This record gives sequence, structure tokens and C-alpha cells, in this order.
Amino acid sequence: MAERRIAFNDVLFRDKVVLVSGGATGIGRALVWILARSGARVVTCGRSPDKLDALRSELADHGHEVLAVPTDIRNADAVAALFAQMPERHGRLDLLINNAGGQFPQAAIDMSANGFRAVIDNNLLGTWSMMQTAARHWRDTNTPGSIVNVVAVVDRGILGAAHTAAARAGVIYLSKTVAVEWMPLNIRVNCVAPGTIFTEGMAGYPEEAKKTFARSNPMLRLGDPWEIAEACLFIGSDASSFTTGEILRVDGGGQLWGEQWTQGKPDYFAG
Ligand SMILES: CCC/C=C/C(=O)SCCNC(=O)CCNC(=O)[C@H](O)C(C)(C)COP(=O)([O-])OP(=O)([O-])OC[C@H]1O[C@@H](n2cnc3c(N)ncnc32)[C@H](O)[C@@H]1OP(=O)([O-])[O-]
Ligand SMILES: NC(=O)C1=CN([C@@H]2O[C@H](COP(=O)(O)OP(=O)(O)OC[C@H]3O[C@@H](n4cnc5c(N)ncnc54)[C@H](OP(=O)(O)O)[C@@H]3O)[C@@H](O)[C@H]2O)C=CC1
Repeated sequence: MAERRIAFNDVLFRDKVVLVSGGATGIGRALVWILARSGARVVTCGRSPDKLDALRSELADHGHEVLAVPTDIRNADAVAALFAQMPERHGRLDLLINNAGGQFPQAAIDMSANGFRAVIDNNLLGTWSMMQTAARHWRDTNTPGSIVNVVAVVDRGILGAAHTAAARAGVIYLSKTVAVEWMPLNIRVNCVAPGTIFTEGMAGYPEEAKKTFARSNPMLRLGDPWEIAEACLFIGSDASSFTTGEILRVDGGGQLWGEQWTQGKPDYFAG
């Protein structure tokens, strides 16, 4: 990531202040790397201080400084404290990328009330808390802003992950709504929907299912975190200044072809 080619010119993000949630691993880590190498001032968060420390020192080894604040996006007080640090440190915020999130694979019929709620809390309520806090900051400081929400491709549901399908559909329709409501505040709101991307998060999926993931799109491969990060930066930056309320699917064409079972395909559908 210290060397990989970046699709953008080197002025798009220079001196911009960008908050990326969940930046220690996977897609978030790719975002932090591209932004730092493009001259942005990067702030990130996550639940695990150890993972954030590792990220910070990895970037520091290459001369990049990142503000990494342990924060659970489900905790409104922690989110408020995170945002309070930014003006102090960087003076402003230009772009928020809500990348933190996740779920576990389970048949819908087996989900406990608490398990379902945990995924809604993480992906829908946590994301909303970040979105609203950012919007209030931009309103109160009379400055423009841009939000990118990392969601998932939900057009045909997400088999074995009904809780996250519900949460991500919620974020998509929240985004469409506030894209219009917040236009008078000069805030753009867009979503990026990744297909199946090879990240640390894959560890939570059964081997039997993982073996089939590459066949869930006509490119017959998994996506790379860098490919999602560049899409987020395109739609979040001034390169997309006339785009709001949009969902950019980055899934190798998976929404048009193939199927994906996060827990493996039930016998009923085999053959
Ligand atoms: C390939 C597909 C495409 C997508 C890929 C990706 O997104 S990759 C990126 C992937 N990256 C990520 O997903 C990273 C982020 N994901 C996470 O941190 C967790 O998945 C989280 C969202 C559940 C939050 O966790 P938390 O610490 O708040 O949760 P908690 O421990 O407090 O439990 C709360 C409830 O959930 C229940 N439960 C939990 N796990 C399982 C399970 N495996 N099985 C069954 N149930 C499970 C647990 O039992 C409890 O219910 P109970 O027993 O009281 O009725
Ligand atoms: N990989 C894929 O195939 C796909 C991924 N996505 C979504 O893209 C996003 C990034 O995924 P990916 O990089 O693969 O996964 P990872 O699990 O690698 O990254 C998720 C990051 O979010 C952080 N995070 C999770 N929950 C919280 C929370 N409540 N508060 C703060 N930080 C949190 C995690 O750090 P920590 O554990 O320390 O909190 C972690 O660094 C997620 O929203 C994911 O669901 C969507 C579709 C497909």
C-alpha cells in the first residue's frame, strides 16, 4: 500500500480533512493509505486500540501521521468526543467515510433478537450517529461536506445475512433522503456497495462458503480493498461534485450474475 498506484491526481485530497471509520483493517486501511499518500489529513477510529496502534505505526514508518481514536460508533458519547477532537486538531472536516461495520453469517430463522439488534446497531444506528453528527458540524460551521456510506449490494437480499441486508437497505434509504434534505447545507451523501472483497473480515465466514465466493460475479474473483477505496474517494471527492444520493456498486458485476450464500448453499437449491 505504500507503493501501489493511485488513480487520482495529487491535488484532489491535499490538505483535506477526512474521517474514515474502521480504518485499521481491510477497506478502511486501504482508504487511510490512499488518503495519507495523497496529502489528506486523516482521522480514523475503531473499537480496538491495538489495531489502531498498529495502523498508526505502519503509516508513521512511511512518514504519514494519522489521528486514530478508539471509538465504538454505537456509542453516541464516543462519537461526539471523536468529532470534538477534529476542529481542535485539524480545524475542519471535508469528507466522512462510514466504513466501520460488519455482521456474522447466520440463517435468518436462527438469529437471536440480540444478534439481530447488534448488527442493526452497528451498521444502521452507528452509521446514522456518525452521519448526523457530521451534518450538524457542517451546519453549525457553515461549511460544505460530503459523506460516503459503505454498504453492501442488497438488490437481491444477502443470503445468510438478513440482519445486515436490513441495516444496509436502511442506510441506503437514509442516504437518499438526506441527500435531498441536506442539499441546502451543501452536503452530498452517497453510498458505495462492495461485492465480495478479500479482507480480514472474511475470517468470520465458513470455508465451504468462502470457496464459492469468487463465483458470485462474472469476473470470477474477489475484489480488492483498494478497488473499493478508490471508488469511495471518487464519489466522495470533488471529482463527483454533481452526484448525490447515488449508490455505486463495485462488485465485478455480481448484481447481474451469480449467487452468494454467506453460509454455503442449502441442499434444497443444489443440483
Ligand atoms: C461475504 C459476505 C459479504 C460481506 C462481508 C463483510 O462484510 S466482511 C467484514 C466483516 N467484518 C465484521 O463483521 C467486523 C465487525 N463485526 C462485528 O463486530 C460483529 O459481527 C457484530 C456486528 C455482531 C458486533 O459484535 P458485538 O461485539 O456487538 O457482538 P456481541 O459479541 O456483543 O454479540 C451480540 C449478539 O450477536 C451474536 N453474535 C455475534 N457473533 C455471532 C456469530 N458469529 N454467530 C451467531 N451469533 C453471533 C451474539 O451471540 C449476541 O447475541 P446473544 O447471544 O446475546 O443472543
Ligand atoms: N469485505 C466484504 O466483502 C464486504 C464488506 N462490506 C462492508 O465494508 C466495510 C469494511 O469491511 P471490511 O474491510 O471487509 O471488514 P473488516 O472487518 O476488515 O473492517 C471493519 C472495520 O470496522 C471496525 N468496526 C466494526 N465495528 C465497529 C464499531 N462498532 N465501531 C468502530 N469501528 C468498528 C473494525 O475495527 P474494530 O473491530 O477494532 O472495531 C474494522 O477495522 C464493513 O462495513 C463491511 O461490512 C460490505 C460488503 C462486502
